[in-house]
Amino acid sequence: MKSLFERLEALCEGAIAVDRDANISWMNDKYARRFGLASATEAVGRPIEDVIPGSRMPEVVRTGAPIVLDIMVLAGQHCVVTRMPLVDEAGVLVGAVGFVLYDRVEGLKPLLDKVAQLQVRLTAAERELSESRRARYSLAAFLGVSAAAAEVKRLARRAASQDATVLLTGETGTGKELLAHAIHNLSPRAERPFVGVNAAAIPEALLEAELFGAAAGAYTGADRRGRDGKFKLADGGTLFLDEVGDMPLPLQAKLLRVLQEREIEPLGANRLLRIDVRVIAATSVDLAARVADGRFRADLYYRLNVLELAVPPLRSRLEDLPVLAEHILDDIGARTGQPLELDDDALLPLLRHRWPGNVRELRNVLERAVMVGEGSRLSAQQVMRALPAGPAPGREAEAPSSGEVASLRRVIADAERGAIQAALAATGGNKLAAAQALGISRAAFYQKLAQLGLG
Ligand SMILES: Nc1ncnc2c1ncn2[C@@H]1O[C@H](COP(=O)(O)OP(=O)(O)OP(=O)(O)O)[C@@H](O)[C@H]1O
Repeated sequence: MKSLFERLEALCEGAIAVDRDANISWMNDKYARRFGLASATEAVGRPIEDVIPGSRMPEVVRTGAPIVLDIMVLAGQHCVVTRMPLVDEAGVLVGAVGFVLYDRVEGLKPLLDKVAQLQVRLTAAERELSESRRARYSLAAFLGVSAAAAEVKRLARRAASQDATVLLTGETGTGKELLAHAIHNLSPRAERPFVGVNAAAIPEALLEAELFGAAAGAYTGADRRGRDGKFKLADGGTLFLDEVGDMPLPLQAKLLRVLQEREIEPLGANRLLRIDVRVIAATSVDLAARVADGRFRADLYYRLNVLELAVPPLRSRLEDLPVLAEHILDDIGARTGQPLELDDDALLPLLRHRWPGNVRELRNVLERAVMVGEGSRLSAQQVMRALPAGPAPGREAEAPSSGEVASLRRVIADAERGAIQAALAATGGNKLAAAQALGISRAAFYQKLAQLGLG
């Protein structure tokens, strides 16, 4: 046996033995030198993980089961390892022995190459995944020169400096998701994951596992092995719960518990996991109305609504439209390789539209206008053809415009009305503060209110 052991040791690049507590009891010098030790005696008596971090020898002495063939990376090099438990004559486990082969793995080379390739691909996939979990937008991406846009940004900055739950409210396409990314990016959690989930887009039956995860065996089929939920994936970071108003009532109860207890229970797991997640929820439906008609839990509403950020619709901040249109055209131009501009009068039809789909709709309209035309200047005609057909909602009752001057006047009045309403909303109805935010005197402000019938 002794000579067999010596032959084996001579064949290997490394050989090591540990006692039942996984402390090194013997090591060959060749192996010790690989770990920067002058000789093996320096290693004897030390826990193996001190000398070989990540070693699986402790596992062998703990379980008594051999690891006959394993691949380990030592100093960037793959090698094959065999680990066997050692038992005494009475069958009692006394330690383990391991042999490491470096350059005698020719037969396994194709396999090791494959492992190395898979490792590279795995690292790349992991990097990609963690990039995708990073928030994409900063607050600078939220464009707007209006008082209302400035107020949104101020509130977003304030939300970023606190760790409380945020509720973003506003019509579809107003930039709620963009703001959620921006708040995360400005918050102390910026380096941690940003994970989004849209409660309206996921079938009810799957939403629970999607949010809280599922234990192995909780499901049949694809998820047999169990999986982490979005809460777990967002641990340490931010979870963006889009369209939270569409969450089914039973799940609302679960979500409330998670927000209160900071613990999740994966489906079928029977155990609780502590999590540290900041929730930013968004809704384009009126949550208070859903509470009133029993479709949304009042207690959850108050839990979510710690900091509310109401994002105004585009039609109430028409001053932002030119800058948004310019930015979107720059974007499309960069993609298509052609710089794009609006003709001076092409803004008019845009300012007159009601924008039920807000900034997202503006982008779609401009994309269409670019497609229907040629050249780098978009005419009013082109823009009108790209706008949805029919009278703009809410305008039917108004007198038809008699010409360009009349419509320009109305456009300006609309823009002013929108700006004033937004300023009043942003300042909680404080007229002096609203006038200051708009950069006009108090007298001019009152005059405008009277002129526009807002007084
Ligand atoms: N103020 C803004 N500045 C620049 N881009 C904006 C602004 N608001 C919205 N957008 C753009 O409009 C599109 C829609 O925005 P986003 O998805 O954030 O809206 P949302 O309110 O979350 O919509 P939904 O409720 O439908 O999910 C995105 O392309 C976004 O970048």
